Amino acid sequence: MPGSSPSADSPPPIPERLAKHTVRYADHHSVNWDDLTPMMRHYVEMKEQYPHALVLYRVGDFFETFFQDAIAIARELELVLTSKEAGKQIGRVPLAGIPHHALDRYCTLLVERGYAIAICDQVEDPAVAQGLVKREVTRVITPGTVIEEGMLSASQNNFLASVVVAGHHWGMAHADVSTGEFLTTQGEDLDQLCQELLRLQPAEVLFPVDAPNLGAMLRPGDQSDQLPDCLPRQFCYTLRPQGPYSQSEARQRLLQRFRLRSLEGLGCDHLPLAVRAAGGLLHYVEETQKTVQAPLQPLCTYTLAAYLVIDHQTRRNLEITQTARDGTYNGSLLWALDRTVTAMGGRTLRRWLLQPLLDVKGIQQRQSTIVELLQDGNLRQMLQHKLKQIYDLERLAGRAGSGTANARDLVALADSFLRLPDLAALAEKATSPYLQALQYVPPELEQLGQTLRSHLVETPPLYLTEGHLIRDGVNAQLDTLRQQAVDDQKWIAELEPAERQRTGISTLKVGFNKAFGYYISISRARADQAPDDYIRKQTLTNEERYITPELKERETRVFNIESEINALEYEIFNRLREQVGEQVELIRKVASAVAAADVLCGLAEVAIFQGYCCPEMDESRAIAVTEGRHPVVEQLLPAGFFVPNSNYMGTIPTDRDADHPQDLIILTGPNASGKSCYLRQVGLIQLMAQMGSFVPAKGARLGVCDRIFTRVGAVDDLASGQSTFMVEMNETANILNHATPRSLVLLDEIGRGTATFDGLSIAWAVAEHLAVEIEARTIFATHYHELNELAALIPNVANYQVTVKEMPDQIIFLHQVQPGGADKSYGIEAGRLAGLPTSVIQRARDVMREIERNSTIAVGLRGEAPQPSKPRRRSKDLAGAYDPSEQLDLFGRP
Ligand SMILES: Nc1ncnc2c1ncn2[C@@H]1O[C@H](COP(=O)(O)OP(=O)(O)OP(=O)(O)O)[C@@H](O)[C@H]1O
Repeated sequence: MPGSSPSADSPPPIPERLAKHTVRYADHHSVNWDDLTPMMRHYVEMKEQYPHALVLYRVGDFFETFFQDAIAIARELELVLTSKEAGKQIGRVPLAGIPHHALDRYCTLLVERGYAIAICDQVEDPAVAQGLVKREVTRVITPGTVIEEGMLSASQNNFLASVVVAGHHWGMAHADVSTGEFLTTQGEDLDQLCQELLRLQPAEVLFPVDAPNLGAMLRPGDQSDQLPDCLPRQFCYTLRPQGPYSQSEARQRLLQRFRLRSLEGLGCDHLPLAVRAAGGLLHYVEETQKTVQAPLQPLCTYTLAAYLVIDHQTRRNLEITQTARDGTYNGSLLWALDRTVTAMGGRTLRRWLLQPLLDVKGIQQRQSTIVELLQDGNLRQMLQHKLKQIYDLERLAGRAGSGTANARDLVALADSFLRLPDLAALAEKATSPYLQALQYVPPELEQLGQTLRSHLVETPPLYLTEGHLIRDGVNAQLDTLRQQAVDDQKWIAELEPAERQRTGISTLKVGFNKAFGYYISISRARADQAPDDYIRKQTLTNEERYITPELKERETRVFNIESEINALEYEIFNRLREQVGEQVELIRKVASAVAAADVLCGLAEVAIFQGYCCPEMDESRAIAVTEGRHPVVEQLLPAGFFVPNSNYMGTIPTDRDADHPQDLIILTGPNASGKSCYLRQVGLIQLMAQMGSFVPAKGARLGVCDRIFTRVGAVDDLASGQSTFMVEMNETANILNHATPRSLVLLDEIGRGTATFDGLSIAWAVAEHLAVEIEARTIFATHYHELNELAALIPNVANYQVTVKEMPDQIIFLHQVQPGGADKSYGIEAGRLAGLPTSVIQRARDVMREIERNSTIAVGLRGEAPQPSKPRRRSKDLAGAYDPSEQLDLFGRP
């Protein structure tokens, strides 16, 4: 819980001189509020309103914080913990402060660590304030509601999720406050909810609970019995009150926000849990954004059934956005495919990769755009050149809409708007859908671009209240004020020579200091020559300083005009920002067209340079890839080193004369021969095809899959206390329970984590179930060569092996996948090459010979198994054609 629990858990090292009051005042409840100074009292009142946030309180040029928050911040940010007088009766209390200009930097660190921060800023000018300067909480920054540029990663969305659970049913909304995306969905399986959260990787998840702990924030890994078990604990959870999540309140809030009479148009009218989750999210955004209301796009309802399901395991195993080994971007599929040139394109590519399509038409629309960009390389390059010059429209628009954009943001928007017609002109003759979307440039945006450009200077300063934002000639009043300022400054600049001439004192000077402003200085020796209209202001050892009424009048005017100019410029800027804010929706529409075009240009570029082909997509069960390659490994190896391999599932291989399509492939081969690589390659090609990309292959015909499952390797899940084998079994159970004939299942080494016979038996039964009961397209990589027997028994099972060449001293890995089962395991050979002592190797060979001689399982491997009693049948109804119990004969049952 930010603001309270971290400070209470482990107190930071405290300087001795502070120890006394830090301990005594480690909580704002420990003081009598009546004894506090007015400012401190206001602070604790604010703290009471935001007990779960760190309250940063503006004092002069600093944001200060006291009591427990000071201790927490000093510890988290490694700041000096000091103290401040809080009242006569109280004495000093803990204080930590951060300079106001470094607010973003420090908030980023605090937000990353899962804290919420309430910014209590001055809301009146301290110069004109009477008594205590008025302060209010202007914004609550939480991990999921950040919009500040410096706190966000450009290539990734920052999602805020909101969840409701009712029995096994759930609703989940998510929004990226910085880009305005706002979506909701609901489902009936809590595992799906977990998977969807894992896909989105939200920065913060809202969950409604009953008291106590309302408003508390659980940081990643924190346990709470108020959260249901199905919610993954690696996220930051904020516990919310139930009220805004009630059906009526949530519905009303959505209707009001989007000015609607019914939710029908949003597509969620009949989805009560989706509505509740979205209403709860909206309430939170409104509550935290306060004065900076970030514009959200109209709520969009989506269904998980519209996308290829890739669960968390599979995302990790296929290394889609990061590598499994060390979580880095380099070496992931995203890394191999990302040639985007805009931040929006980068985020869109990531989303497409995590949500491939099921709709063949949708896939083909993306493909046809890539085809056009491939055929016209010039067009692609020119588009990419222009796209590079488009800034992050989505987030800039968001900041303009929330009133937090600075002048540089608006200049970036103007530049981008004015480049849109160039993009449109390039795409003018395009025929593919995603390029056609670039052809229309809304005139409102062009006009807005012109206005911004004609009003704002080319490189405005970062701060908005210090002038130098607006061009000359934009506003007559501003021009007059500026002219006056110039005249006055000129008059002052010319004063020195003029007065020297008038007085005849050649050493007379005009100077300036903060205390007196402008003055005329004459050496004391010549002071008696000062004219009568000089008014003496200060006497120093060697000089006398004077002012004149006119000098003071000019000086006052210079200062007043400057602040008048600054205020007027700020006002003009605000009007411009509002104009941009009014077009947020339109800007975001254009942004999404630009982002998609950027992704597709990038995919076309990869397709050209890596020699990809356009897969033929349909609704069939065929997965037929000719000479496919692993998209990442091939880029990591020197050119030409990767050995392409074909695969045929749900269909009959082109080079074979068979009368039944093969669904399940038993893949054998020595260690490090390339089994895992092949397995992943098949999954990645399918995934790339369904996200609309070309694929690394010579040719491909792919039926759309509903899910891709993987079970690859095994890592002890120490955190959940599960053994390698249990993790493996859980994952396998999940696959068997959810796979369908339209799924692609990739299994690497099932049953290795237990005794050989147990393992083999489980592997056999799993393979049998997948091939016969489910008929899922499956690749089953294994070191149990006994599984090759299945191909003789079940018509839709086929054996493939990754080949090696045996030399006297070494094994050469050919990395070629060919029909047939490996008849030999090279484990002992691998041990020898790894340097196991010769005696151990020899002994291992003896033991293996013994086992093979005596084991009835090994009989199958040597091809001496009794033949199945029933002849092999080929039938559409595989379950009827094959009786698994008969196969026990294989293992020597009488
Ligand atoms: N088709 C290929 N062309 C070239 N190199 C390949 C190919 N397939 C795999 N390799 C290389 O071989 C290495 C080992 O591959 P992989 O990990 O897939 O082997 P494996 O058979 O799964 O091994 P193990 O059974 O020990 O898990 C990879 O790191 C890769 O560099």
